[in-house]
Amino acid sequence: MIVVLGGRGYVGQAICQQLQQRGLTFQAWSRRDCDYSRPEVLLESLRHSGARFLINSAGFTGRPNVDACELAKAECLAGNAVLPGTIREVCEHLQLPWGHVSSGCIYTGSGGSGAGFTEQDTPNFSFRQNNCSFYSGCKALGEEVLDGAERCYVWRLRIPFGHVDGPRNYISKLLRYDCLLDARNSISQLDECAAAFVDCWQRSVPYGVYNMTNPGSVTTRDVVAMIRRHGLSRKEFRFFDSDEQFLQIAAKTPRSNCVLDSGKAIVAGLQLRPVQEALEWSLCRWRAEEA
Ligand SMILES: NC(=O)C1=CN([C@@H]2O[C@H](COP(=O)(O)OP(=O)(O)OC[C@H]3O[C@@H](n4cnc5c(N)ncnc54)[C@H](OP(=O)(O)O)[C@@H]3O)[C@@H](O)[C@H]2O)C=CC1
Ligand SMILES: Cc1cn([C@H]2C[C@H](O)[C@@H](COP(=O)(O)OP(=O)(O)O[C@H]3O[C@@H](C)C(=O)[C@@H](O)[C@H]3O)O2)c(=O)[nH]c1=O
Repeated sequence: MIVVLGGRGYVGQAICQQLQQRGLTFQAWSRRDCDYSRPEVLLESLRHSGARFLINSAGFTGRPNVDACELAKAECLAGNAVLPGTIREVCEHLQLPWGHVSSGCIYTGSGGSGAGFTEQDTPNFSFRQNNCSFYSGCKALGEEVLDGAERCYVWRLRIPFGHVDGPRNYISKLLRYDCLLDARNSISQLDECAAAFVDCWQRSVPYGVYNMTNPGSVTTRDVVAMIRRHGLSRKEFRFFDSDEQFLQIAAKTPRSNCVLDSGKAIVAGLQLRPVQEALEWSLCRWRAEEA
């Protein structure tokens, strides 16, 4: 049996769908039913659950976006930095293997070589550098808390997208924002990542940190060109002149724009298609939200 914490969230639902498709037994836990943020509750609940693996897809992301974390700092810290430590403590006590959904938004730039940050690189968009959003700072802290954790995967997802329109989907966001920030990013096809998380467990991939972005990177303008080519929108997309203008007009806190190297995941046999291919696949099957 596999336990999915935060299984009713955006990422958690994609993971549960994967588990269901594979016929694996699982339970999606919500704090409403079992307050897993309390170590004693989590410990007792896991003891009686028969869990063989745990996936932590709980965290605090802010709505509609990470700007909201600037106004909910205690919750952001609790969900993204304290909670992973609680889960680590309990899982290590029970010797239970587990995986944690982290974020690649703890980096900025393309890395020293320009080919993207690897798992060896220290996060450079964090409280330690004092250059980050509160959300990214908390995610980087969460990874520090998990440093050296036993039987633990840390999966770095980034700017998820997929074929189903919705407020959390990057493609939908680009369709809906009035004005866009042009930046180069590595991004994650959500269903492929959810499948890769489950593959880690099913195929006994070595524990550790994995950049779970589709290989390569794209600029916002690349994605907009693809959106137009697939006929999702005919509008003239507008772009901010600079990061400064984006921050003045549309955002309360800086965003991480970065390229990640997902070579470690690929070498481990995880199936992540090149980013252009994954985008084409999602755009070909686009399911627009009903008006
Ligand atoms: N969406 C994105 O763009 C990305 C998300 N991630 C990471 O994936 C994880 C899930 O994100 P996503 O599914 O989008 O978020 P959602 O808000 O959709 O779901 C997260 C779930 O986590 C639980 N949760 C929320 N706040 C707290 C808290 N303070 N303490 C404990 N649990 C909390 C809630 O579940 P309940 O109350 O039911 O228990 C909530 O439904 C997060 O850790 C996020 O950082 C990483 C990269 C990109
Ligand atoms: C607000 C805004 C954002 N953008 C850009 C910035 C960025 O490249 C992209 C998404 O920005 P948003 O502010 O919507 O999303 P944001 O909350 O920054 O998204 C992040 O959420 C957390 C949970 C993560 O872990 C990240 O990986 C990432 O997905 O859209 C615009 O182009 N125009 C806008 O008006």
